[in-house]
Amino acid sequence: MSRAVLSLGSNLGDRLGFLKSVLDGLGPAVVAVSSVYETEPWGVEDQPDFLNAVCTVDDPARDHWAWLHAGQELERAAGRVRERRWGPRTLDVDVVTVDGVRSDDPELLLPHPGTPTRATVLIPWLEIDPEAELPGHGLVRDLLAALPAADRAAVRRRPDLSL
Ligand SMILES: Nc1ncnc2c1ncn2[C@@H]1O[C@H](COP(=O)(O)OP(=O)(O)OP(=O)(O)O)[C@@H](O)[C@H]1O
Ligand SMILES: Nc1nc2c(c(=O)[nH]1)N=C(CO)CN2
Repeated sequence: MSRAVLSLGSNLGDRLGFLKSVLDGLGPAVVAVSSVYETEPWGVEDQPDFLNAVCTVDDPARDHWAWLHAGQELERAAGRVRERRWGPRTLDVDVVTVDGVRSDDPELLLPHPGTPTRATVLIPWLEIDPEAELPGHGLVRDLLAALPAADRAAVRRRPDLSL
């Protein structure tokens, strides 16, 4: 069994459509999907707001590399081009965790090192798994509680949108 947590983001073009393309592409592997969140950009702040969501996926035939490659293939299909780090993109698929796998390969860092400080990942993940734990970092709810209130306030659920 290989269960992964994926973080999805889009801030260019048909944002909701690009997020949906991930769920369509992964099909029966999708186990749970969060609400859609409208989020203020972090990193590079001079860019449009993102839509973010998190999903969990499960497929005995896929290992952690296969989840990375599946995400990259979906990014390509969304017309993503290599741009500046943390800049705008049609679709970003990050592999947050895969079971308890730890990796320091720069092509696939696990758990994804940005996770502990990103409310854009922690809030949707907590929604679909209230007991979630980030390997090596503790409970997601505790990580989220440790973030500045402004980071949490910058992540707003969009009840009018769904995946
Ligand atoms: N856990 C991971 N999930 C997705 N990509 C990863 C992961 N670890 C390393 N990478 C590598 O990161 C590169 C893609 O980086 P990308 O341009 O998406 O970074 P970014 O989204 O701007 O920043 P960040 O990685 O901090 O979210 C790819 O080469 C990919 O191999
Ligand atoms: N709100 C928000 N900001 C970002 C995001 C993202 O997914 N959401 N992704 C980035 C590049 O990985 C850079 N900044």
